[in-house]
Amino acid sequence: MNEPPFTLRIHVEGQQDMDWMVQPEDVTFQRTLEVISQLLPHSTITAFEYEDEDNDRVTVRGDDEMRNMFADYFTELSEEDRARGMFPPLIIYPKLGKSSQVRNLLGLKIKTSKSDSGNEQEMSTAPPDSKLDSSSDSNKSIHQILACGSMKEEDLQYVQVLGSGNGGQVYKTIHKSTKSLMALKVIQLDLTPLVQKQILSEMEILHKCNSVSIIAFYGAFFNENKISICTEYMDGGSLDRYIPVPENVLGAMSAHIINGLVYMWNLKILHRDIKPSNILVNSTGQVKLCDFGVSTQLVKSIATSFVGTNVYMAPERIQGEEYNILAEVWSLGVTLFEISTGKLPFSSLTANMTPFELMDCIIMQNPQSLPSDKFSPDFVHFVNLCLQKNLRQRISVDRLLTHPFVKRNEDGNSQLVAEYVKQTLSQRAVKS
Ligand SMILES: Nc1ncnc2c1ncn2[C@@H]1O[C@H](COP(=O)(O)OP(=O)(O)OP(=O)(O)O)[C@@H](O)[C@H]1O
Repeated sequence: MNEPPFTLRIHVEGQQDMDWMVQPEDVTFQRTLEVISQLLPHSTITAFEYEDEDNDRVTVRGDDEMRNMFADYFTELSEEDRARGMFPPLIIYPKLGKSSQVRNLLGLKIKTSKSDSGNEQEMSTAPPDSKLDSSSDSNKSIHQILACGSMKEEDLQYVQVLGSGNGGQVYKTIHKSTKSLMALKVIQLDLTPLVQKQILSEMEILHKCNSVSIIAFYGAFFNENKISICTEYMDGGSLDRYIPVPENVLGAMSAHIINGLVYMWNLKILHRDIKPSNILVNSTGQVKLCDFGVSTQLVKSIATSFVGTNVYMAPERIQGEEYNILAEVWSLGVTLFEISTGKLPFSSLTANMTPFELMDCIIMQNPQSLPSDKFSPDFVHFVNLCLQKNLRQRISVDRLLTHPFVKRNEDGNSQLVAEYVKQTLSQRAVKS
């Protein structure tokens, strides 16, 4: 079939949807049931349903029916969405099998245990732990806290400053009751309570993002004139501190970066600030994107306080055109160029340029290619395609996923990344 990856959205009545990025030709019916069982650990699931073009429910009980479901999905996609590489989530509805548990009319299990209030649904409203490779107890308890929506300053103990950026500081913290490490970004912003509320509500969507390539979001709160955003902690920090990264390692990292971006693009969420400092790594070889600009209001509030064109912005964005995925592809190209060479792809760029000169440089200049004597032809070609000023020539999401540089690295070799991160961290420790 060779169709691009897209999101399967698992919908269970009364629970938060779980999004799962799948590659249609790789995912099996059995694997899908396993993922569903993470959401419904106490139920026996043997089938699920989806809605066809007439909104009739069609049951899927095996691999053949699953292939038909994918075929239906791709047939129904509009040409426009396909051309833009936008794939809306395909919603599936697990069919709950019968068990000895007491059930209500909706087929949901009813608590019958001691602490029971009588008619409470047993299914938790906590966001599902869909980090497919992380089912630790600490993760579960973190999600339970989130379900209460009660992340507060007093829950966290500050350990150290991890870094600071435009307008904020990031701290390593310990979540007291679960003893989990978390990162807390604190930004000072003078906003009305109404705007604060709007920001928090816009950030809610992050609870629905479940991808191993996206930093987990644990919650956000305002305290006086500061917003605190609590996320997963990554012990390797951000990629700007690793520059230059050898091509083989960066190739493996790119698989995770692209996976994260495509996951969010499929949810119609744009990052808006792709750059090395927004890509985090850890010593288990995971690579994750952070700082998605999901809250328009927050992006606006930060932008009015800390103005700036940054060197990763696409020329068309600087010129005020509509911001879209292709602008993100450009930023990805600048990011990969910088991480691999330690330089930016604009020859006349200097550190002391005014914002106007910087804008002029990005708009007027043709970006350089990676040196062909230092990097593989595939990598040079891929970055060149990301850095096409002409939007028609810039690589589309479809072509991006099938490009030889991406294909060659698609397993994301976590072991290689882990070794590299650990080695770099220990070299840093020796130096300091
Ligand atoms: N979840 C995290 N885990 C570990 N380190 C982090 C985490 N989030 C951020 N950091 C570290 O904190 C630094 C500062 O992050 P911050 O997002 O404030 O700024 P930035 O991305 O460098 O710049 P800007 O504010 O322009 O986006 C990062 O460069 C990174 O090294």
